[in-house]
Amino acid sequence: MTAAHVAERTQASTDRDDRAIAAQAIGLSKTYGEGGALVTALGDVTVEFASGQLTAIMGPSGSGKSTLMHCMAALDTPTAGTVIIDGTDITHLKDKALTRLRRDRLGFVFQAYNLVPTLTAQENITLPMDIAGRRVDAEWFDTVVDTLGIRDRLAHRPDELSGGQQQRVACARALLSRPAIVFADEPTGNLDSRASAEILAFLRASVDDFGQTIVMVTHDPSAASYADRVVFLVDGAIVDDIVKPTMAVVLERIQELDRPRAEA
Ligand SMILES: Nc1ncnc2c1ncn2[C@@H]1O[C@H](COP(=O)(O)OP(=O)(O)OP(=O)(O)O)[C@@H](O)[C@H]1O
Repeated sequence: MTAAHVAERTQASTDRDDRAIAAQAIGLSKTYGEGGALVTALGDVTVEFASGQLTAIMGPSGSGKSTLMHCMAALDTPTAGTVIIDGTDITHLKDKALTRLRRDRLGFVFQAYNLVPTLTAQENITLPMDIAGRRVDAEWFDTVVDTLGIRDRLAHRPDELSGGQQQRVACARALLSRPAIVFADEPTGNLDSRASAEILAFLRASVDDFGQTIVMVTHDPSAASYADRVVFLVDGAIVDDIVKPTMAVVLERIQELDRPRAEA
């Protein structure tokens, strides 16, 4: 590890001490199968995600990024350990309470957009709040829609929108309820570089301008460079943590982490 890495880590701890914690994993493990077929997707991971920050999770394929995000977003159940979301220990919540927590306090953006094909963009954006029986704040709706530049697309169905436009609709849907955390799983994985840059600029702005907390899994060093902090996973364990990442630093680190596999 270089002196710069040490300085960055020290800065990371200092920054995090000043901030509220939006989500926390303590001793989180997830295994699949048993005996000779046992796979440890996550092994005793302890990590905190600060409020009002964009945190990226990176690592080689199969390193446990999706598993960590899914366990922290109450989409999957860990084998051991504790997850605290917005002050609530979700580990022992029953299904109904977990569904409510996901609906009321979390937002999701997926690589494949996951819009309902039969609904218009506007109906997709308000769907989670409509299902929850919550009133949509019209002023906030306008702010989100205008920031994303999708006002003239609100009456269109997903198959009438480009990939970038569909992902902007998905971002609006995620932000409309002002969730405690937005979890984004490869949000730019299906997009070209221009549409990716637009989505990432929006995620960045929603943190800077609206104080949104975002945790994003990505393979892309350029996407990670929009984050306040990058956490690196290898074989189900956190191996590095970089604040204010540049694309060059992230690229170098990812290449280092991939090297043992390439050599093997
Ligand atoms: N349902 C499952 N059954 C068995 N093994 C699984 C299952 N889901 C994930 N795994 C294994 O757990 C490990 C971590 O998977 P995970 O999908 O979290 O990795 P990832 O870092 O998100 O990978 P990628 O970048 O390729 O999406 C991998 O070895 C994977 O094969």
